[in-house]
Amino acid sequence: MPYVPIAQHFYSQPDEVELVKVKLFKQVAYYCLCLHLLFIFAFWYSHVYILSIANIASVAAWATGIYLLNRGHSHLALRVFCVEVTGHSVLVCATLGMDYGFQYYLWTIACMLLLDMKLKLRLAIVLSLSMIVLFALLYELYSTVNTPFMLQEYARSIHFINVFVCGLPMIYVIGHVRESTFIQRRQLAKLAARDPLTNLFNRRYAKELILRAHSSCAHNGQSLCVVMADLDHFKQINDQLGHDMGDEVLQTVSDILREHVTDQDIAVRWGGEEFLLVLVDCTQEEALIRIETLRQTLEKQRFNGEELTATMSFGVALWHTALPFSVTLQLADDALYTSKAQGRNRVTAAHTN
Ligand SMILES: Nc1nc2c(ncn2[C@@H]2O[C@H](COP(=O)(O)OP(=O)(O)OP(=O)(O)O)[C@@H](O)[C@H]2O)c(=O)[nH]1
Repeated sequence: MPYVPIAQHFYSQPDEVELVKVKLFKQVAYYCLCLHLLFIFAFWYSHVYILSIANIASVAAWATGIYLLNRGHSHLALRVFCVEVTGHSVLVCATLGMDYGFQYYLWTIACMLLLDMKLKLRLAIVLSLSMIVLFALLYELYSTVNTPFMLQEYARSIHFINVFVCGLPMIYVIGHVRESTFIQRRQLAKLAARDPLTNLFNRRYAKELILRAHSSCAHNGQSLCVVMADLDHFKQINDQLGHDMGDEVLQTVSDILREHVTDQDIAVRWGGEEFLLVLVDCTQEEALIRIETLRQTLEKQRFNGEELTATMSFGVALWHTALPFSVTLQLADDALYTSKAQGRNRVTAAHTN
């Protein structure tokens, strides 16, 4: 399947990997342009005029590629590079033979071709393989070519340098693309798991975590508590001080929630101003003490300078391992409702027996 960018709007930026790839191609293109400039003089000095002229064409090709990269046509640029490298390798091998290692550039371009996301994978593989076949064919065709050449005595050194010069961009580009893929994968995993405003787990992702925590606790004979928490009169904060202040309150409250849970516990933004905590290896008595401490901390917190306070109501239910999550959640929710009904800013234990 050809690569389809995730961001599809007209004004969307290309994704991170694509941006890194274009940046790397540009660096490699400048590197190759300089290299070919050098070759113009090296071959002219060695009286191999045909190769000197060919290198002028190569410089033009790399400059065209850079222009295309700057205009956002990375796939076209890659194709120009591909034609240049193929033509150039064949021409140099046909002129000087195989001793100088100019055939190795075909390996580099074979790898780069696989990064042309506009090509279907199958076609990219076929083209890459063709480069490798061509590489082998060059040995069949030009192994016997032995044109006298001023730099002939340096053949081994030139061969070594060419191997190195070909390998360098290959390792550099693939290494960087690999790194940016990892970074993007981490970012995507975070986006899939976290609520962007509060950085707490989102509801969808948390459900998986909760079920795993439940079966682990059931297996280890540990108790588990479910806590529903809801900000009190949050609508008034939004209405009186604006949505941005509301968001700030949500963020600070989330920070406080995070500070009051362990690494094993699960803190979730369950809905707008509603949060869920799953306290692992925690009895209902312990949960009530911990949540009461949390409630008091929040009560003391000041927002909007010193002007604003925010409180929360809580419902705490012990999760009997035989019960499904939905039942325990309902119990915690009922207890939360009781907290609200009794005047808010309080913690209520669910009756689970
Ligand atoms: N700023 C902000 N507000 C939100 C967000 N999500 C939900 N809200 C607001 O949260 C408010 C919830 O209001 P209600 O459900 O009436 O609850 P409440 O005012 O907290 O009242 P009680 O729960 O009964 O104490 C609504 O005004 C929503 O617009 C958000 O991400 N940011």
